[in-house]
Amino acid sequence: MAVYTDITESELGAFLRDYNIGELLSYKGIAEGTENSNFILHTTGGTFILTLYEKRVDRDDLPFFLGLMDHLAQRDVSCPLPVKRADGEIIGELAGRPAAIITFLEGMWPRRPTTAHCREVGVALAKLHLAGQDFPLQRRNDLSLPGWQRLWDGCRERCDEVEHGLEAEVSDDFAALEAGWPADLPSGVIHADLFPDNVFFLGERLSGLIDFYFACNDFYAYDVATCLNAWCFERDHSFNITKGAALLAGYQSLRPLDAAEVEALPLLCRGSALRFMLTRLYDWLHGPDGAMVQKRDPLEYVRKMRFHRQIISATEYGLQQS
Ligand SMILES: Nc1ncnc2c1ncn2[C@@H]1O[C@H](COP(=O)(O)OP(=O)(O)OP(=O)(O)O)[C@@H](O)[C@H]1O
Ligand SMILES: N[C@@H](CCO)C(=O)O
Repeated sequence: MAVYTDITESELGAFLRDYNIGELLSYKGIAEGTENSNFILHTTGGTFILTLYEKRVDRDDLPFFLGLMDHLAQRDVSCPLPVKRADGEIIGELAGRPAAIITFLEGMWPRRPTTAHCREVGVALAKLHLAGQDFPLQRRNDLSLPGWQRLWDGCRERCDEVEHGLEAEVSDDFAALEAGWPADLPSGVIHADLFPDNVFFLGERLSGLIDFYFACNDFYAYDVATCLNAWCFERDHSFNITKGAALLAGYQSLRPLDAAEVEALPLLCRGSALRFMLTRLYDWLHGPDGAMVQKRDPLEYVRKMRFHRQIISATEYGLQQS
């Protein structure tokens, strides 16, 4: 479960004195999530999420993440709004960790995404990309090719423990991705982790996006690729082209992909699958620091890499070209 740092009621009470959100009524650790410690707070002012940022989040990145949520929320993207303290700051410190309070979003993440969910996610992703265009801060994507290489260096010796032959297979992927990765595509702020557990719905209506802690500047189409991977495969590992078509149509209803993005999509999907395979493989072999966090299966993403290797055209994902 993802509560790495415990807090006492008196620590929390003292922390909340810097905010104007009323008196604490109750608080509880949230089991979901893997990166940070999250708590749900009920105060006389409402319901909020308190996050204590753990080791894998760089403190210097917090103004980007929280500033971005603030920016997007003010541009009609449904995402949590960071709550300002009485002194105007949005980042404080609690139990020796950087900490922030954000507004609570209603809804549930879809355990079995439908075609309608996929379309809504496509629309929301395009909306996020457009709304982020005038966000003034920048953050490099440290989980792009050089970052993948670093993760791979920490795994490759032992990766055949997960599946025999994986070392050779993934080495070939690296060679193809390094040779073909686009140098220039339309870029800006991307979410970079828009999986079903980061998107809330009320029925089939999208009610909010959360977890901006991988957000960065990179190719917009790479974010589309991550969503195709995260939303459009079935439990039997087959790609559902109807869901792919819905997600892409939703996205293109607000931001049509240009010819270079369309051409690059298969390689971006393969790269994105490698990225999530590697973070999962790294955690599988090394274990996330000191917590009982459920490990995610790297082989799910090895299968996705295999699928993308044989794709020739983005129409195979359901893309309808205008
Ligand atoms: N604004 C919010 N409103 C309602 N619930 C939230 C909100 N933010 C977070 N949560 C809850 O907390 C859980 C963990 O949040 P989040 O995904 O941000 O954590 P994390 O530790 O960064 O995890 P990971 O990166 O592994 O997804 C979510 O699954 C959700 O249940
Ligand atoms: N969404 C990621 C984990 C959190 O970033 C995965 O499924 O591997």
